[in-house]
Amino acid sequence: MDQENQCSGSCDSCSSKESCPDFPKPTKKDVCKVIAVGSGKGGVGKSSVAALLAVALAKRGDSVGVLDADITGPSIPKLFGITERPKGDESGKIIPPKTEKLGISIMSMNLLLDDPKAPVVWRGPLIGGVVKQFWDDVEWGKLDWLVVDLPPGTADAPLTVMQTIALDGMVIVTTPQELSALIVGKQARLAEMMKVPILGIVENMSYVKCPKCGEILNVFGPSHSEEIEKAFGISTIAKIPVTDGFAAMADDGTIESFSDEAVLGALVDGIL
Ligand SMILES: Nc1ncnc2c1ncn2[C@@H]1O[C@H](COP(=O)(O)OP(=O)(O)OP(=O)(O)O)[C@@H](O)[C@H]1O
Repeated sequence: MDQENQCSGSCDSCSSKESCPDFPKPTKKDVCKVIAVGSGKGGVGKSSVAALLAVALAKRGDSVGVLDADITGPSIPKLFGITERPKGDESGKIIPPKTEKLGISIMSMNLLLDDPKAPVVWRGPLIGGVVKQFWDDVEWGKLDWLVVDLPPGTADAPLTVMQTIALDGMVIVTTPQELSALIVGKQARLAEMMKVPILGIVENMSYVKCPKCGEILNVFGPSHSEEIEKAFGISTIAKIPVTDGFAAMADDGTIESFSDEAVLGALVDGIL
């Protein structure tokens, strides 16, 4: 429906207010900024970048939470090595577990499943319901930042999340071979439709640095970041190299040990 053309100006009586970008979403007085991390396509490292952004912010002493809104493909708990189930308090609120090292609060569908390896085969409305619960019913406490790991793509699932949570900004993750104008353009259009400011692009797996001679190898092709900046006015926040030991860190749940301070610093600077 073309909401803009049919808008009577009265939200109270409107049956499509929940999906309308102009309808104010609930804000949380205790959560200062909510930043979404999205990607036009799966497998580009979106969850890894969301986790690194949370690590970078927590390392500067900020209080941080991660809401894993990738309901059907949740990978945030694994990256942080969290298996503990969230607890409930006496008022019925859900208390998210915190990471051991930096005390980052984590909420994910994977922490609620009896079998975390079982697939979640849900459609939009159910996914929307869970995300709403993660937003409304989780006692996040006082947070400087809530990082939201969006579902990949530009279809129903990320749209549902963006309709449910009041986002202050979005970071787009891509890789050199995925960084086509088409994919970034779609993501930019989605953010624009939902009136969410785009903070910038993170080009993941951008290059490989030879550990012996330091030569930079563009194994996934040349960067397209300048082209994207010209076409859409979206700047590149950080270029993250293919990092030796990254998969092991993700498998062991030790992403908090990521120590490339240049990358962490660039991620923080990009959203401040
Ligand atoms: N910079 C990097 N260097 C090396 N490996 C990486 C890097 N970034 C991500 N990876 C690896 O790439 C794989 C995909 O990463 P990740 O799960 O974060 O992607 P995703 O975009 O969130 O995927 P999905 O769309 O399935 O949720 C993982 O095995 C991860 O460890």
